[in-house]
Amino acid sequence: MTTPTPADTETSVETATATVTAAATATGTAAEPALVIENLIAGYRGVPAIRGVNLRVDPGNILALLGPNGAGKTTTLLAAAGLLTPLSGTVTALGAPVSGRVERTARAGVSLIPDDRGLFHRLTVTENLRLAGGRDELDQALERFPQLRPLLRRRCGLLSGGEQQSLAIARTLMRKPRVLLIDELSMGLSPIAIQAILPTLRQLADETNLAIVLVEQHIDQALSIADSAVVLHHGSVALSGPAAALREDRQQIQRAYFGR
Ligand SMILES: Nc1ncnc2c1ncn2[C@@H]1O[C@H](COP(=O)(O)OP(=O)(O)OP(=O)(O)O)[C@@H](O)[C@H]1O
Repeated sequence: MTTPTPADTETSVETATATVTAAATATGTAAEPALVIENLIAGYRGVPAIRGVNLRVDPGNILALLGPNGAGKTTTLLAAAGLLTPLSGTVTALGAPVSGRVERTARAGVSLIPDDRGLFHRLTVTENLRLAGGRDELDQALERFPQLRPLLRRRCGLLSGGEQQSLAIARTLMRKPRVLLIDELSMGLSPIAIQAILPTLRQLADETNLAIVLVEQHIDQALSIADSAVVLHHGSVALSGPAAALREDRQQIQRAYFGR
């Protein structure tokens, strides 16, 4: 099968551009974007896994990054986090270029929660949290995630999937990121556990101006809290637009998932 190019696969809900400008477009504000990805080509050992990806997330906004298995969602996040050097194109986070320099990118305020959550299973909840900051940061994290309080002495490996995901988010927030990249938030979680975590992300975006890119397989749940969405297919943007419009048109999303 011929690999589709961005030009022949890309459609958009309301505009003819692949660039999603969630709040800035809706409100007419001109806030500096938190994350801008332009014409990104990235992959492994020189072979592109994503081609011509464009997206933009403003402070306080959530972008749902959707698409079938192997579409290139994780690859996009890795490039945004500075873990993968682009083959071409640009990634700009908080006004500065990101190019394979993960520590500098993290210090600048971009944090990635990987799909395995990156926790230390033999350490307790407190020990996991203390790796990310001091007492003050820990207290603030527990204010946001009070469900962790009774679990502080428990080994992380003994937590439920939902508790582990809360811990992963709480620990990451202790580093005070301004851009949060979350890969497969719902991996291994029950629908109820997902429903419990999603409103917290919306609150975080609204209350702290955090920009979030959320890779999710649960389309409806992701769109329920997102401002905008991008659907990848075979490494290219197949569909992009405001989440509200995409919520109304599930058929368009289904077509994008099948690359039509
Ligand atoms: N380390 C790697 N080396 C070589 N190819 C890779 C590597 N990681 C991913 N790929 C390939 O890159 C493509 C995109 O993978 P990616 O993990 O970004 O997709 P995804 O949308 O996150 O998929 P999933 O939903 O299954 O996690 C796939 O074809 C995959 O096989």
